[in-house]
Amino acid sequence: MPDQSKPFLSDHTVAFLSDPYRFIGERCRAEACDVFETRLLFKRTLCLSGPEAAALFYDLNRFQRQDAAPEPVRATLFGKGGVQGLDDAAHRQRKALFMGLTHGDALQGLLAHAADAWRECADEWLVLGEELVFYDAMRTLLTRAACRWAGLPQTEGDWPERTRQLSALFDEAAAPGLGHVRARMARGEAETWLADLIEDARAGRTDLPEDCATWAVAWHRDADDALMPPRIAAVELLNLLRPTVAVSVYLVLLVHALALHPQYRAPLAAGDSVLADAFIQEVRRWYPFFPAVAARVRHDFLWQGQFFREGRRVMLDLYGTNHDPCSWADPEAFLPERFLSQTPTPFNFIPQGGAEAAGNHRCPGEAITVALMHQAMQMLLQHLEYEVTTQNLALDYSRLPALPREPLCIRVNTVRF
Ligand code: HEM
Repeated sequence: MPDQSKPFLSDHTVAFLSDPYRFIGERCRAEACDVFETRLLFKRTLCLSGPEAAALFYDLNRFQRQDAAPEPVRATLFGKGGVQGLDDAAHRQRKALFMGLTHGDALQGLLAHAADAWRECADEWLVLGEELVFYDAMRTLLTRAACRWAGLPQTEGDWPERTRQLSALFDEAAAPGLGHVRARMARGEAETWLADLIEDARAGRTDLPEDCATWAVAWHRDADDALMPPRIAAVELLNLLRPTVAVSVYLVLLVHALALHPQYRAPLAAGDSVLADAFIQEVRRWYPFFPAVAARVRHDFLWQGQFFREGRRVMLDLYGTNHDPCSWADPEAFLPERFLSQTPTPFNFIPQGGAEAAGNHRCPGEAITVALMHQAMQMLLQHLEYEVTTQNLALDYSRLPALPREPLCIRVNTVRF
């Protein structure tokens, strides 16, 4: 098969990191293509954007995930040895653990803990009577909910420390310099804490409830019928805790969208659940969060005139695909109504990955994410009276995850439960 790769390619890591959400999509649109090759972190990388490219990317015969994510991502955000880097039968078996812990009774259990945490925190906010940095407030609230749901023995005094640790894994993973070092350190500490706990659980040295997530992870058997090594079990437990706390980013973006589009507040406060669904989907489509996902080519092939060499890293642009003008009319406009008339496909609406979750790498936590966003909307519009006190709501697109440039603050005036 002819390799048409350019012999020399300059490195675009700086350009990518300065605009991680728009780097791939803008170049694809400028060159009217779905794929181009560049160099990122000094490695040749094929960048893909759009629904056809997403369908290709999720073809498990063409791509695999082992060693696909760059080391700095595995050392902070993902952890090493977790489900993200598995393929084939090993992946399917591990993924079944996550599917069981993110749907049905497990999901309802998490929502119940989150509802309790909202009530506790709302009372505290009212007593404090101060402006709240909403992101900080949501990270604390979701840390409480996630740790209690997982059955982790906690003392109340631990919340600030646990919030800091779990947040660093996603909030500082892509930060320059010291921030990234803090994320690596937080991962080391958190994995040690949870690996010890898993060992204790297996040896009968804890009184963990048998129906909690930590118990399920401790006793999960992989495709070879063996228990996971404690460190890997800790990575997987963090794969539940970390992203649950990261939903705080979407909750900030939800409040941001409500502030910028106040015309939706009255029908949403009145309980229009169809509009609530559409509004939440549009937040997930329109706002930047997870920019791209990575894989490696399994075997040489040619697609749209581009040679895909075995072993080469490939990145699929999530943000750009959610803004692709071929799939979305007026993609830069925030229009929840589009979801009332358009049913998204598994490849054109991919804020949490594409294809399907059980047999592929799509995020298993979408139901949790959407449910926590619905719950937050209900709390904010029906149980609290609040005002946004931040003046400048411009988003910082160079930050990962993207957030308002100035911290979004609210003042809670009334709480009704
Ligand atoms: C905060 C909002 C969330 C966002 C933006 C998000 C986004 C993503 C993305 C983009 C992927 C990669 C898909 C791929 O590789 O093709 C992913 C995978 C994953 N997510 Fe989420 N996620 C979120 C919430 C959650 C939640 C709440 C959980 C669990 C409680 C979760 C657990 C996972 C796991 C375990 C994977 C790896 C799946 C695999 O490789 O098979 N995520 N997520």
